[in-house]
Amino acid sequence: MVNVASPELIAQVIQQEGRYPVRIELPHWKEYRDLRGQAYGLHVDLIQRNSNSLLWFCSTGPEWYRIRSVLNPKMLKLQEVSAFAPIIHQVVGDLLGRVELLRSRSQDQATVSDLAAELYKFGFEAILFETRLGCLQEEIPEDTLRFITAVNNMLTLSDVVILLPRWSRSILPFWRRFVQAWDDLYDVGMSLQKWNSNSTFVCSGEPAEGMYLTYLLSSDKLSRAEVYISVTELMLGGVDTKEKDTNPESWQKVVILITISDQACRCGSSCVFQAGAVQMCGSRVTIFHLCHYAASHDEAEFANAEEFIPERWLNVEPPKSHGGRANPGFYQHHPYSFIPFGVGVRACVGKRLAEMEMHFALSRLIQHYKVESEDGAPVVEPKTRTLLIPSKPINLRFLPRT
Ligand code: HEM
Repeated sequence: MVNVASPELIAQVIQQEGRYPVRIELPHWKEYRDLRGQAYGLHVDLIQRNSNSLLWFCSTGPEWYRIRSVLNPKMLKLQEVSAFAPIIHQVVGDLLGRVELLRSRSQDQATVSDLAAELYKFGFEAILFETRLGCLQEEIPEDTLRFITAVNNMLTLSDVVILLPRWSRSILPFWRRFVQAWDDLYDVGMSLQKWNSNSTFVCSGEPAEGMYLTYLLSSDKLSRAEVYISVTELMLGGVDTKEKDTNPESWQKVVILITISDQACRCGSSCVFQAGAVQMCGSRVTIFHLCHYAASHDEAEFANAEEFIPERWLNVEPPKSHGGRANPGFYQHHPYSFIPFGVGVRACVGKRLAEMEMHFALSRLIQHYKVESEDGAPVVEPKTRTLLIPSKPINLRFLPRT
């Protein structure tokens, strides 16, 4: 495994990915899907060894591409995604209502505890309505909570299960719990999809087009099983990433990808191995671990990287307090030093939706409230739970703007 933490090298790795970029195998996810006879979907890459165990290859590149090519037009085209705006706007309205309720119930009438937990719910509701599996008027708290608990459990256990030998499964409880978490995810996903698999359904007496799900179901490129797993995966993506909003600097997912080292070694004098002085030419497969968190906290790229300076993203002159004219490169950074959604054909399929959700939620929250951390709030470090998450609950005070 090669940890790649400089933006130049990250760019080199990504730029040689080719038509079917491969991500690290999730053998335990795949094993669950085999156990239950489910389709693989986008997340599970099937990496196989040939008989002499030396050459690995991804046999599912075209399969992955087939699913992506059905999802992409609805998920990544700006014009299509903007159709979700009114729905997101309404779900953000619910989020604001929830924040108001929680703060008014708190001891100091201002604090919302564990904001990440609330953003999980927001993320889940948003993706439900985007796929039109829910009606805004209908409350589905039980399913929401069951799904969110299952996401938490599945991702936490995922880190454990992969390290344990198979023989331990009947003795230790982890594999059973992991399977249970996936069962819950799939159950909730399936029950919502079955409930709404007709092309029209009724929201508060009004028939509504089952926009996204109908689109997927009517596509002859995907089997019913692939539609179910794809929507469940989108729901999973919609929930497990929203916690990134809770820190102004944003938590980032670590991107892991696999590439064949031979290919990289032959790529010329500036190949990632030589440039990084990593001698890996003897081995056939290299796992490149793109250290996005490290790259995006690198002082060489971002002056005062640990500070929350939102203006750094604007194309304006930096304030004197942050370097001013004395440091004209302040806002310049390498394009690959901040890639929270990944880059290229395998980049996050939900990025446009996520950006719109974050944009709407943040702008409306900030219009209504001044947001402060609690007095004596601890420093919150990132922690790995398949993705990076905050190590402690983040409690924030929401003070109404007058
Ligand atoms: C702040 C929010 C989000 C962040 C930072 C994020 C980040 C990422 C990253 C880094 C990847 C891997 C890209 C790569 O391997 O090159 C990814 C993949 C993916 N994301 Fe997101 N994501 C977010 C929200 C979402 C949402 C809302 C959805 C669903 C609507 C979603 C669905 C997916 C799926 C299905 C993949 C796998 C794509 C594939 O392998 O083809 N994500 N995401």
